[in-house]
Amino acid sequence: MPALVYPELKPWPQPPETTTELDYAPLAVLDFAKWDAPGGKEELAAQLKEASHTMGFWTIINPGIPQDVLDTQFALANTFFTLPQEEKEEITFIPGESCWGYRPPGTIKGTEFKENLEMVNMHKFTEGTNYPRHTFMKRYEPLITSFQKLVFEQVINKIFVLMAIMLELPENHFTDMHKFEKASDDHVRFIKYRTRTVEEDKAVSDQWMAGHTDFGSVTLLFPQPIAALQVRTPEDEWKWVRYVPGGIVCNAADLIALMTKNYVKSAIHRVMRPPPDQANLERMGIFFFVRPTNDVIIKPNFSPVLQREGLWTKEDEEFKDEDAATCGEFVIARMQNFNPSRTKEQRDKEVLKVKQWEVVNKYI
Ligand SMILES: O=C(O)CCC(=O)C(=O)O
Ligand SMILES: [Fe+2]
Repeated sequence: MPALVYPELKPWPQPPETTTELDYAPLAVLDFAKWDAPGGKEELAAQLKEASHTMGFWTIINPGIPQDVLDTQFALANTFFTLPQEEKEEITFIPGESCWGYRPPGTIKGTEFKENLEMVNMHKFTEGTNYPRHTFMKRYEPLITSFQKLVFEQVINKIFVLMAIMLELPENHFTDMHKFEKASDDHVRFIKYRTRTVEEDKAVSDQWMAGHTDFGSVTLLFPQPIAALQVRTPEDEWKWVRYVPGGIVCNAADLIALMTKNYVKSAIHRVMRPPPDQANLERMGIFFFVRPTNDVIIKPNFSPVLQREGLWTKEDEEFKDEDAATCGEFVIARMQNFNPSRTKEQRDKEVLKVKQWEVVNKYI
């Protein structure tokens, strides 16, 4: 590993891959090294079309993010989580009220057990955004911003170009809605999962994070080798997500599903106790949650593909922008509705209404 530019950051050594045979989901692997080759983008778009329409999950290899850049972000996460508790709690969020800053382990719904995860959500550092930030994060602002920008250029923009190609739309269709420089709720999350004993995990059915969909457009999960993430397949089975060295796991989320009439699937996923050879290792996750800019109107987006598939209706044609929620309104409503203290029964009965949209919670 090359020397860290910030020597005071504590490196996060990545453990070996599991050798346990797991029932893996058949995820497409998109090789971004093909991007500039003749026909490369078209080939990748065809892969993404199939993957996003079926599993809602795929993996990108050769994403153009140097390993030492990733190592530094993992070291930043590790250093943050080893701060004294009062420094971590400088900016703390309460689910349902806001989502910026640190969240200590909560209590698992319906039980007296504590979660084994703590997280911190860092809004992108752009002009005009004024969310509270940890003193610690402010110190590393150039490091955080340069990483987020690089990921935006190398990976996020390209995913949206491919989505446009696969839906037979102009290449800038989705990139115009997702701009790093413009106000939106794009954010990076660090999660540290602590180990639990077999008995402790048994009491919570081995679950570390309940099944859910993500709220935004797409989510990126940066490479880390501890198997724990599972995806709900179209056949309604849980399958493990395979670690691919250097590969970024991506999932489509609710807003892109709404805009594409569910052609792109917002996949349900959850986090479980890792296999025995990794269950005694702490797991560090780094995620990029991508959302449209706040001014984007959340509405069905016409596409010849949706039309051919019979998904495009008269109501979609007559959709009135003035009746529709913007992404900013949508995200606030969704975040305030996310109250993990409610029971599953309470949540299941509830449908969140945001102007014309009815959002059915899919927490399982
Ligand atoms: O830890 C993981 O792999 C997934 C976390 C996740 O799904 C989330 O934070 O929304
Ligand atoms: Fe998630």
